[in-house]
Amino acid sequence: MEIDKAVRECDDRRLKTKYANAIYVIQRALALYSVEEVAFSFNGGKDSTVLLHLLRAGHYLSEANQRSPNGNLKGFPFRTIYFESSSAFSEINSFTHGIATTYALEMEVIHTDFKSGLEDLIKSKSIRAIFLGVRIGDPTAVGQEQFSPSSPGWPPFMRVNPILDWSYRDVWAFLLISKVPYCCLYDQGYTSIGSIHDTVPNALLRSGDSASSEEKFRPAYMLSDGRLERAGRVKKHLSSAHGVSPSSDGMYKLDFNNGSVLTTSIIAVGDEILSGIVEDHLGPILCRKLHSIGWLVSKSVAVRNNVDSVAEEVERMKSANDIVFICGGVGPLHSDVTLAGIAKSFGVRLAPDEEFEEYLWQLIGNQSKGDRNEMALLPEGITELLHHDKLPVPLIKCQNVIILTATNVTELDQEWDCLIDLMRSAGQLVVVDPFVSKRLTANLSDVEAAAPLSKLCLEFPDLCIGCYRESRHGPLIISFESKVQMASGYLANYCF
Ligand SMILES: Cc1cc2nc3c(=O)[nH]c(=O)nc-3n(C[C@H](O)[C@H](O)[C@H](O)COP(=O)(O)O)c2cc1C
Ligand SMILES: Nc1ncnc2c1ncn2[C@@H]1O[C@H](COP(=O)(O)OP(=O)(O)OP(=O)(O)O)[C@@H](O)[C@H]1O
Ligand SMILES: [Mg+2]
Repeated sequence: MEIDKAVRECDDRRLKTKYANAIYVIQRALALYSVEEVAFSFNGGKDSTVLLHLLRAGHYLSEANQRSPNGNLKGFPFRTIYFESSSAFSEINSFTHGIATTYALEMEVIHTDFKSGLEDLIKSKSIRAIFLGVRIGDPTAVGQEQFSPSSPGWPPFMRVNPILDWSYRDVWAFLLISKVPYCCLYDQGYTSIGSIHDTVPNALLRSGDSASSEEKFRPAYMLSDGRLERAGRVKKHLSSAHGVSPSSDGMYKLDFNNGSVLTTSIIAVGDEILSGIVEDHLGPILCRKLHSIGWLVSKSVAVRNNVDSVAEEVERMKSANDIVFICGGVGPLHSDVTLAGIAKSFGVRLAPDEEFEEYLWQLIGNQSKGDRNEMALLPEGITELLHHDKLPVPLIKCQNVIILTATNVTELDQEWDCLIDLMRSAGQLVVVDPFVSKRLTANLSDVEAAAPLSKLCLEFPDLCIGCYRESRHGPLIISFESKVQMASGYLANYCF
């Protein structure tokens, strides 16, 4: 069997292990369910293409005794289902139908939504288990195992995910080594394919030739950081939450006049901050950086080094803010609980991340003990590694929580610059109007200033007005901040 032979003869040890595990899962499923009771969910994407060939190999290996004299099995025995949609790419549709012909798939094309189609399949065809090409890192993989019953509210069946633990790199290693056909969109820079409305080529694969007017992209297998495979997917949460739309330069722009603003918060993890032994220098600097690009910092707090304190704060902040930054508590020490806290707040477990393990190995390989580096355990299914050439280890992003590992201001500057650079090149930098601020000093007592300031607040609700003194007897400093340019002379003459 050509697939089995190609993988066994290659020298990619990691792929061999992944292949053997996936075949094991397929064989376990075939021991639990009859061929008539299983279905294969195929949509022409790269992951389901991998799964198609694994199922062919798994079936071949399971049915070793029933082979015809030429060593081949007749046809593909599993019922295949394809939910065809008018918003799918035409290339995906024609690839899927083409593959069905090439490999003699008994493919049922379903035109209803997933739930109704599956309901019908389970009732009328007695299907009990469905093979899916879901992988850790897919938003839908959170909480799934290789065998996971369908979610509450879905028709009852077993989801079988033989490639759950495969990385982006493993998928491409398999497709290239086994030389099987894949959809042509992947050669045009698409790295993960949804619908025509939410998928564009991955900006990280844009080729350097700027002289040509036509945009060119490198093939999907050249994406070096697989965690960014979904960078070509339009962010649903941003567009729905804030009415953002891509501007002509491909960046997202928030319309402040609609009342929208990008909110962030900062969590510093460290008992030593709370006992006053060290001062948190990074929080204030991060506030300044965020403010300088027009992002609002809604809260900056310090929490203790324990999993529940981190989890509770992340839980609160992640739903109240667009982005949460968390500093400190990352590493191999007993007090490094930040990642565990984040995992707990998202309700996922910590799992080994091979890509991260490789970076760590290059950095501290000879210092780590044992097979599995504990520092390479990351929150499962929600983590993206943000790699930048100037960083020795990628930044870790868990959905809208970004972990900064800087221990001083210089390191923070570097991480910040890399983060902005990465977001810009991935087309994900949310550009908002910058804040405009003015400061006035007034030789007034607080009592004298109170009434006119209250009047100003009422008249200019978009203005954020702050007051402070540098000493009890010094002048009152009044700061005005807004996203809208105000006539400062007018303010100065207002009533003081
Ligand atoms: C065969 C099949 C079974 C699915 N089972 C479930 C399920 O049990 N629970 C669930 O929340 N979603 C289920 N889904 C939906 C997927 O999780 C996901 O929403 C869908 O593949 C669309 O992904 P996209 O939004 O990235 O395009 C299923 C989809 C398919 C095709
Ligand atoms: N329209 C569909 N019809 C049938 N199966 C589907 C459909 N959409 C998703 N699936 C199943 O869900 C799995 C995960 O979908 P996902 O989009 O993450 O992967 P993919 O399409 O195979 O690859 P890619 O990530 O490149 O888009 C698929 O491999 C397939 O098993
Ligand atoms: Mg897809």
